[in-house]
Parts: sequence; C-alpha cells; structure tokens
Amino acid sequence: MVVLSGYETVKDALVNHAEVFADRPHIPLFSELTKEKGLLFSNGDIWRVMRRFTFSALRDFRMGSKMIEDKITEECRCLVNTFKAYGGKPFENSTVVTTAVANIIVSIVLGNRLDYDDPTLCRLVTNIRENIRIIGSPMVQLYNTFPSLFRLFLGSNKEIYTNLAEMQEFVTKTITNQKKKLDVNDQRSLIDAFLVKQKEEKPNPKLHFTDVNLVFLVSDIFAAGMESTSTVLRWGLLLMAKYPEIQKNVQNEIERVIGSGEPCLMHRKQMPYTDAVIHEILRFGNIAPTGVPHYTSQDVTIKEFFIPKGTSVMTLLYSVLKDKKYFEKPDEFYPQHFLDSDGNFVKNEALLSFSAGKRSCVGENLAKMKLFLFFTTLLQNFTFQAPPGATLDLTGDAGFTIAPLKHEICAIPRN
Ligand code: HEM
Repeated sequence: MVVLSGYETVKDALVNHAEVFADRPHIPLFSELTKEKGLLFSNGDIWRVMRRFTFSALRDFRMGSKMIEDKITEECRCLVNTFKAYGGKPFENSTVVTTAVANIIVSIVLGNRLDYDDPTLCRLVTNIRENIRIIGSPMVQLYNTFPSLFRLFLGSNKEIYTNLAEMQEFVTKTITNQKKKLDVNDQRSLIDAFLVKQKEEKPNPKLHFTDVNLVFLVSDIFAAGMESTSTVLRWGLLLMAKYPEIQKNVQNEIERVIGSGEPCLMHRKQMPYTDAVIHEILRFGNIAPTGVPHYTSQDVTIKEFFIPKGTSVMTLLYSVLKDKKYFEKPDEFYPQHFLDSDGNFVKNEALLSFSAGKRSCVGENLAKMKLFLFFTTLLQNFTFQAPPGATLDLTGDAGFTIAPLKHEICAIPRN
C-alpha cells in the first residue's frame, strides 16, 4: 500500500494520471460485500457505465435540479418544525439531522419521501450508520490487511453482512414493486430511470442494466450519500455554536439577501460569506480523511516516486485539506480561506473533500445543494448555541468517516 499526501502529490496522481488511478484495489471485506459489482468498489467497465447513468439521472428528466431543489426545500421545512419542537432546549441532533438529509436520497432513489418515524427510513439510517462504524473499526482494518489471519476475529462485526443483506432485500422488493407500476413516460425516481435503460439495452453478453447491478448501485448510493452530507451539516451547526461571531455574519447576509423568504439556490451567488463558511466547514470537518482506496493499472511515477502497476494507493485527503501551502491557517476554522480581500468568494483548488479524477464523488453537486439549502434555512430560523454551562468540543469521532463527537446543542428560534 502506498500513501499519497499533500495537494500537489494527490493532484498529480488523481488528475494528471487519472486513468492509471481509476481502479479500486481488492479489499477483502468490500469485495465480499459487493462481489465487485455496483459502483463504489467495482472495476472493469461497470463503474464507468453506472457513473454516467448516475450523473445523468441526477441531472436530467423529471429529476432535474429544480425538482431536486424542491425536494430539499420541503425537507428543510420539516427539519425546521422538528427543531422548533425542542423549544430552544438542548438536544442531540444526529438522528434527526441524518434522517432529514438521508430522506433526500430516499426520495430521489425511490420517488417519495418518508416520515421521520417511518420504520423503513429509521432502519435504513441505522443500518448504514452501523456499517460505517464497523468499516472504520480497527478489527476490520486488520482483517482487510491480513484476511486469513483475522477472519476468525471478525466476530460481532459480521453484523455488517446482515445489515447489508437486509438493505439489499429492501431494495430488491422496492425494485420489484416499481417494475410493476413503471410508466416510461413518467419516470419518478432513479430506479425508474434505470428500469427504462434496462428495457432499452440491446441483448448482449455483457449487460449492464441488470437487476443485480441496480441493487448494488442503489445500495452504494445509500451507503455513500446518506450520512456523509448530514455529518458535514452537523459539523456546521457545531461550528456556528462555537463561533457566534461567524454565525452572526452568516445570519446578517441571510437577512440582507433572502430576508424572510425561502432560501433557494439562486441566492448562493449573492452570498459569498455564507458560501465561504460552507466550504470551510467541508475543509475543517474533513469527513473522509483517507478517501476511498485506488489501484494502479500501470507503472507510474508521481512526483519522482515510482509506483508499480497493481499497487493499492491511499490518498490522504486529510493532508490535502491541511496543506499549509494552500490554506493560510490550516488548523483553524477560518472562512477567509475562501474569500478575497474585497469579500468575494474564491475557489481554492486544494479543497478536495470530494476527491478528484475519474472516481471522484458522484454526489458532489447534490451534496453542495443540500448543504447550502439546509444550512441557510436552519440559520435563518435558529441561532445555535452551547447548552448553558457546556463547552463544545471540536474533536472528531474518528472512523472511516469523521463525525463530531456526541454532543447536545440548543436551537434558539429567531423572530
Ligand atoms: C459532503 C458529502 C460528501 C462527501 C464529503 C463525499 C466524499 C466522497 C469521497 C472522498 C469519495 C471517494 C472518491 C475517490 O475514490 O477518489 C466519494 C465517492 C463516492 N461518493 Fe461521495 N461524498 C459526499 C456525498 C455523496 C452523496 C450525496 C452521494 C450520493 C449521490 C455520494 C456518492 C458517492 C459515490 C457513489 C462514490 C463512489 C464513486 C466511484 O467509485 O466512482 N457521495 N465521495
């Protein structure tokens, strides 16, 4: 295994030698779980076809960005009502925020949102959380490195298989139901779009739009997209409570640009400060510190280091987001990393939270839409602060992803 760190090295690999780093290594647990299908961990040509399909499904037809924006706005309203019910008292927000943000993925994939107490939604969210926790556990890391030595010790972590089997059973049942009511002229979900492609695909020995691939694709999108964005949003609320002066600046900009209307994506361009704060939350939150592993399909030289064909490569995104050359104050929460001296928003090329190259995150645009709309709606309606007498801790709960440590927060309603 080779570890690449720092922006320039990671960029040289993933961008300048994109095709060489487009594959995934054989990771024992993931290969067993996914049987090399789906998107996240597949090789060959499946991932290319699935990626293309997923991008266009999120962009085109009835699921175009306006429709997705409407779904997010509806979910923001529900989340505001749920927060209001706490009446400004301290509460632990992880379940409710994760459920609300996950509901967008559910709605895009299945065609309709579910109530927060719907048993299917609650089970899906718990299932994915448990699996992300298990994947980050030291025993699974050891098993992936020395599978034959640690197979026996995997023990209770075997629940990862039952969780996955349960999720796949749910997805399979959903597909069977959607097949029965499919109307090619009224595609309402990503599953519908896939089923239409399935009908169009000409018979050939290498079919891509099969039921099995649909089950793996949906499972991958659930796994990669359900908790990631809500974790970033929870970092955002915690950071606002920790830095009230930054929170006030965001609220002032919301008042100036949006007033009491509903936030929409068109506002983003007029809100450089809020945009910079959201980008800094992505950087500081650093939720995917090691990215997802890559694999070299040819010999390659990266920044003078020779890496042979067939090497597993970890891109330390953490080191990129803390690269001193690109971020003036890497260890501080400093929105100025994304602002010029006149207060205009500036992109910072080293913000690789979603990675780069051929296997970069397919949900990047969707995640950014969700972050902007949820963040502005919540800050328009509430001021976030620590419970009386409490000190907020910014230490991350490290695993495969980094979430804030369990904490309580107060959402004080604003007039
Ligand atoms: C703020 C939220 C998110 C962050 C920080 C994030 C980050 C990442 C990262 C670092 C990777 C690995 C890229 C690589 O291997 O080089 C990735 C892959 C992926 N993400 Fe995300 N992601 C987020 C949200 C989402 C959402 C909402 C979806 C669902 C649509 C999603 C779907 C995927 C998929 C399917 C892959 C695998 C792509 C492939 O293997 O070709 N992600 N993401």
